Amino acid sequence: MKTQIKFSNRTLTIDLSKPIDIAISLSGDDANPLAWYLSAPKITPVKEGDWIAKVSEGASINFNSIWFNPHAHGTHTECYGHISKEFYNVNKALNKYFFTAKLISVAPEKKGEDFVISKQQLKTLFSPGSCEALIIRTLPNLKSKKQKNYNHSNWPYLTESAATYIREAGVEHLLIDLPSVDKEKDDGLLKAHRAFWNYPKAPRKHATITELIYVPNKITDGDYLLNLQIAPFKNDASPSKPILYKTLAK
Ligand SMILES: N[C@@H](CC(=O)c1ccccc1NC=O)C(=O)O
Repeated sequence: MKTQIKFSNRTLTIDLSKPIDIAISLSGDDANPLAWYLSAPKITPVKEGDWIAKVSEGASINFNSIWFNPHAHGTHTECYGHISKEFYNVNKALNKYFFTAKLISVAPEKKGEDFVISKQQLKTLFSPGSCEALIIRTLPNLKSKKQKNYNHSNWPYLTESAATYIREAGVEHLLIDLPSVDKEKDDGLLKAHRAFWNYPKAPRKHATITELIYVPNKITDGDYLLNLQIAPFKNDASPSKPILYKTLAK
């Protein structure tokens, strides 16, 4: 099922029957990514006395309650409400769902004890004005990212100038396969988040950051159409399901 999309002076062709899911599914066990020192998510049947809401236990329905944290347990999209004094809701911030997107792969470079994604690296990989959404796949891209315990791992992060470059390049939606665009332990500085949202100077209220995605290795770098959907929680962040469609040459 192919369709053509007119975007400024270009016509993009996509095949809707070939979606590329870059979300990590969230399960009620240890088979999830884990960050921010929480325990694993739980998906458990409601219980009342001897009654267990599970068909295999004699109930007429399966009826589970879910406990999880969007930032800690899987693919999630957040708005500047993640770092603002005032409450701001990602379900309001994200009010369009299709974006031109560019997928890039980057091997973070060593900087002292850390590994960082620098402005210099990004400048060679995408140019300003080329996409509404930027998807960063960090290398190496091991499948174990889908179940990785990131606690105390000091994962790679974006430098402040890299995040500023992304903002100044006109990127409204940033997606990455790490638990945060910032350093794990940074004493609350969150420099890349602040630079990307331009917070507190002039917050970009519709800009979002999606973290803990996983882009399969067989997906090549290049141009895509992104469909970004979230669960409709009134919260700074929500679980999300980014889907890519390869844009085909006409
Ligand atoms: N790096 C911050 C902590 C932080 O960013 C954070 C802590 C708990 C839950 C989520 C966090 N950030 C998510 O983007 C710090 O070291 O203070």
